Amino acid sequence: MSAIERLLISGIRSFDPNNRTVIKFSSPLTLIVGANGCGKTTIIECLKYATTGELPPNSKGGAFVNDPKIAGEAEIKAQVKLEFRNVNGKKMVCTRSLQVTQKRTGITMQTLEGVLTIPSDKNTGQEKVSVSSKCAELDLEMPIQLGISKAILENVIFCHQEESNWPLSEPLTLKKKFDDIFAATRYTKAVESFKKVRKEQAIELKIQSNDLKHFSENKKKSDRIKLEIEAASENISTLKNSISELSEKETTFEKRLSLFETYIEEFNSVEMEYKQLQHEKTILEQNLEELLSHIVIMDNQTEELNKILNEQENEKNRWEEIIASKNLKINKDNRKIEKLQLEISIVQQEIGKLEAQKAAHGEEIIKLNKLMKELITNNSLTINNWPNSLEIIEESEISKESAPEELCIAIKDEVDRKYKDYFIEGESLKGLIKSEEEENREFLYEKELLKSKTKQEMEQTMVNINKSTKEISNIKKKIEETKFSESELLELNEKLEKEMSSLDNIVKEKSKKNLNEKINKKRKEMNDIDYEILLASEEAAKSQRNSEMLGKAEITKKTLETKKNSFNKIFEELVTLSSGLISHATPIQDILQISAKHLQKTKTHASNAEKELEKSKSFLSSIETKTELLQDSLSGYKNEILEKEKLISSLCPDNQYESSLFQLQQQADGILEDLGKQKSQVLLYKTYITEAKNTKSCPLCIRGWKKPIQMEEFVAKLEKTYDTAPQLIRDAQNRLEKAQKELNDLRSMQPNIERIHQLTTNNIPELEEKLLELTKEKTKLESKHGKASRYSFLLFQN
Ligand SMILES: Nc1ncnc2c1ncn2[C@@H]1O[C@H](COP(=O)(O)OP(=O)(O)OP(=O)(O)O)[C@@H](O)[C@H]1O
Repeated sequence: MSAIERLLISGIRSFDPNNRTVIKFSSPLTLIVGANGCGKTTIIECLKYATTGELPPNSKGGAFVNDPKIAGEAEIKAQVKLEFRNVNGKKMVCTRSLQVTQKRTGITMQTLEGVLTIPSDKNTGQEKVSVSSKCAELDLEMPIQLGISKAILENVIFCHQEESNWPLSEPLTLKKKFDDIFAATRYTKAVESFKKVRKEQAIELKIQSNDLKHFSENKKKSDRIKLEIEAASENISTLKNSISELSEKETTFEKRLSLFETYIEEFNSVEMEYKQLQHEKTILEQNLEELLSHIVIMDNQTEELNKILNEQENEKNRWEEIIASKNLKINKDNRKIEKLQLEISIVQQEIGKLEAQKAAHGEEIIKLNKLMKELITNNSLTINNWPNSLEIIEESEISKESAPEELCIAIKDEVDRKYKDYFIEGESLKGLIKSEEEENREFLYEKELLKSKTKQEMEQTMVNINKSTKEISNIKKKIEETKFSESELLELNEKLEKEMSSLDNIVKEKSKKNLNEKINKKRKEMNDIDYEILLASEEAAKSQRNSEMLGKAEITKKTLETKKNSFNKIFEELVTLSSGLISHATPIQDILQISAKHLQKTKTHASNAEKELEKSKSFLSSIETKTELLQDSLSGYKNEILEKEKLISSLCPDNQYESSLFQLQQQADGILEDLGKQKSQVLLYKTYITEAKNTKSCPLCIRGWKKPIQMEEFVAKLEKTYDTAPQLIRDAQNRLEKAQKELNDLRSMQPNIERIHQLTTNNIPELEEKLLELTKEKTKLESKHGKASRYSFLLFQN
């Protein structure tokens, strides 16, 4: 239990700041007795201040410290020092220091320090320890060390006498005090936080229990899998063992099998040999039987037998000759067969070519159908008797067939009709433009006439002015020279006045001369602008010709508008000036009225012309589309030619297809001839060798040799040639095969050559012709556009 031991007070209220008053508290009870105002309450307040840090009510402005005014000091330092034992019985010292300063405006107070220390103890050897040196910490620390809450210290133990009636106050204040004393809010908060934590823990528990559930399931699963793995590994090891056993068995079986196979092969070969021998045996038996059947035991004389032998020899020779001739015939037939085979291959190539042409024709049909479809849709053609012409064309497109010929003719007629209509329209438009040009020319001519007339009148006026000036000078001379009577003088005066007034008029006329100059200047400007307008209109016409440069035309149109405005302005100025000059001569209003009428008329023509222009523009765009399509086809054809030429040049580098083909054919023919010769030579050599050996004479000249070695040399020579002949034949056959392969490869290019020929002689020229026609048509239309634009522009300008 905690206990207060000593209290030191210095400079608090009535306590002297220069002395330190120490109050020692006795146990179990200390009574403070004294007169009123001696300072009992101050001691309690000091205790309260030391333990809680709270100042008495209404003393925060410095009333708690000794008044500096009373002390006659500017500054007073006060201290409260409390020595006590904490709940553990440990001695502790709490020191709090204050300072008040007397200023002009009033007293200010400030806290100097607040320290809680454990004092040194010689008995225990305890050194001085500072527990806390901050006031806020000290305020919290003191109730803890004393083991009494701040509320009890404030409201119960060191309760101020002015506040000691709180148990009798309002229930709300009372509750507040009790809540403070018993720290109820803290418990409520604690309960709330417990609830919150409980809730969170419950959620966490739920999550953890769920996890646990999953973990236990997973654990079961993993145990099961482990068991399965163990069983599987056992199985694997058993299977491995059985596999190794089986592989051992397999090798043994394989060895036995290979042994059996060799046995079977041997058996088969022996069987084959046996069968062959059986077959040979039967053939030999048959031959023997045949020979035996043919053997006739002859009982003729030797001469007769010799004769028969000779006859037989002759017969044999005849047969050999026949055989040789037959062989030659066979060779010839073989060559014929080869030629026929070549012809067959040519025919096959022709078929291929025709098929390629058929495919190309099919493509052409598709393109034609497409063109017809575009023609109908783009130009909104209506074909008589073919209301569903588009569907028919679409169907034929799908089936890759050409549209019915009657429909094609109908479309062509319709296109021709449209073309004629356009042509007639163009012609009428031309006529219209011509007539309008003539009208314009007449209008300009009239204007020129008017201009020259005005000029003449002006010249006449000038002459009159000169004449009048001369007359004035003459009259002046006469006045100076002659003396007049009064009446004459009066007359002359009147005359003079008249002349003076006419002189004034003349002067006015002269000022008009300046106007003339201005008019001329304006006219010049007008002419310049006219020229500029002409240039710009030409530019606009050019721009209109090119549909891609419509933007430029728009800009030029704007420029023209500006020019037109300035032209109109100048024209108005001219009219104003002219009206002053030639008001008596030309009715300008009439001219303007005529011009307005003319303008209205020409505007109507212009709108018509613009409509026509729009129509022909759409036609022009369809022509452009056609042109693009045709150009695409043309470039497609050209690419095809390039590809095919590339293929041909890979086989025929000099691109001389016909001559290369001819040379290769000749080469193949030559090899074939050599081969035939070699084959027949082989047969002949064989015959010669046999004959030479049999007859011991040359088979060609039928002469015998003087020495047998000569015959042997001859036979050896023939045999050598005979032996090398098969190799030569094989070589020739290889060469022939190679040549024939090259020939066939080159012949396979024939369809390509034909296609190139067809493209260069028919398709491309046709397309180019069509393109030329379209270009001409386009140019015509463009020039028509240009004229129409120029015409409309001129109308607009007017
Ligand atoms: N700021 C101050 N400076 C100097 N003296 C002061 C100051 N404030 C109060 N005093 C004096 O301190 C005394 C107040 O003392 P305190 O009220 O503690 O006396 P008390 O013994 O409790 O009186 P009572 O028995 O009437 O309650 C008064 O004499 C008062 O004049």
